[in-house]
Amino acid sequence: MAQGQIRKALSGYYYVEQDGELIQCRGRGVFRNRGEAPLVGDIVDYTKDGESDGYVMKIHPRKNELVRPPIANIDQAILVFSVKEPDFNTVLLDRFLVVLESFHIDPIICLTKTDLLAPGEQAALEAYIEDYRAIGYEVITTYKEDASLLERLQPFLEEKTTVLAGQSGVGKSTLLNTLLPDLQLKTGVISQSLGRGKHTTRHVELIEVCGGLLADTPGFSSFDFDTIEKEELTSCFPEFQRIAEGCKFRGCLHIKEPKCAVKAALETGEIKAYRYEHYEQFLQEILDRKPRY
Ligand SMILES: Nc1nc2c(ncn2[C@@H]2O[C@H](COP(=O)(O)OP(=O)(O)OP(=O)(O)O)[C@@H](O)[C@H]2O)c(=O)[nH]1
Ligand SMILES: [Zn+2]
Repeated sequence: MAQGQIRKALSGYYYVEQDGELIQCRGRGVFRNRGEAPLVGDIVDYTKDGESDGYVMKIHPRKNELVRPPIANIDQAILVFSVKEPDFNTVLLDRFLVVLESFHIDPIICLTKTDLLAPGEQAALEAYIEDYRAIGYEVITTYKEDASLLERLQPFLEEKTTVLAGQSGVGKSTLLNTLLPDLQLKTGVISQSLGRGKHTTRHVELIEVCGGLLADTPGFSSFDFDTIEKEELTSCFPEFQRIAEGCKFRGCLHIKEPKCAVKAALETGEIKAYRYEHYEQFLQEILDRKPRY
């Protein structure tokens, strides 16, 4: 049986890529019975029925899956944050980072609208960029119609499946248009002028760009910690994770426990105070969460 990846889902068909061509496949009924549905990004076994048609027979185990956009097996997310309009906000950034870490999706922080920064605001932003790079995150800056963006992103996109994420208005659609110029027609502004408005049900597609795949639909604007357990939160702060091995107690939450290496690193400044404050805040949210059963 042939194996391929679903690149697009539309009107009950799954388009499985094979040697640069898309095979239009139906899902088998068994999926529905099992409450299982193929997703864009799935690696599947399929059988051909004719030249360009076929059936999806089996879904391979997923590395992860997102609800919005509905995609499986995502390697990384370009986390889009504007430096202005809306203002750069590290609490929100850390929320997104934590959720991405919990899904095992590598974040690339992309700071947009740098053209709106006043000269006096540059230094503060630079300091944050340095902090996040020191943690190990890639940070790139950009602005509308940034001609060098694709070239700078190329090494990150190669051989990876990437989605764009970020809150409303930060410039995700603008960025997608820079990366995928052929998609111009699909931006919010233009689809509204065609009278389709916001409620158009978009299909999701993985598009080949720079030797990798990019989801043509931005998403992931939700940032609750519903699926994160308190013991897991440390591992969603990479700089804590490394240091926490030195904590006296296994399962140390780095709050009141004695001989806590994370608290010690906070004292020396190795861990940034604002990152620790966000950790405390998120931990509290998880502790306050109502039991689900
Ligand atoms: N000055 C400036 N404005 C920008 C830049 N990028 C985007 N914008 C503007 O910011 C606004 C929001 O941009 P979008 O690309 O629609 O943002 P989005 O993240 O897709 O927003 P949603 O569709 O609500 O999720 C638009 O008016 C853009 O023209 C930039 O680099 N500089
Ligand atoms: Zn600790």
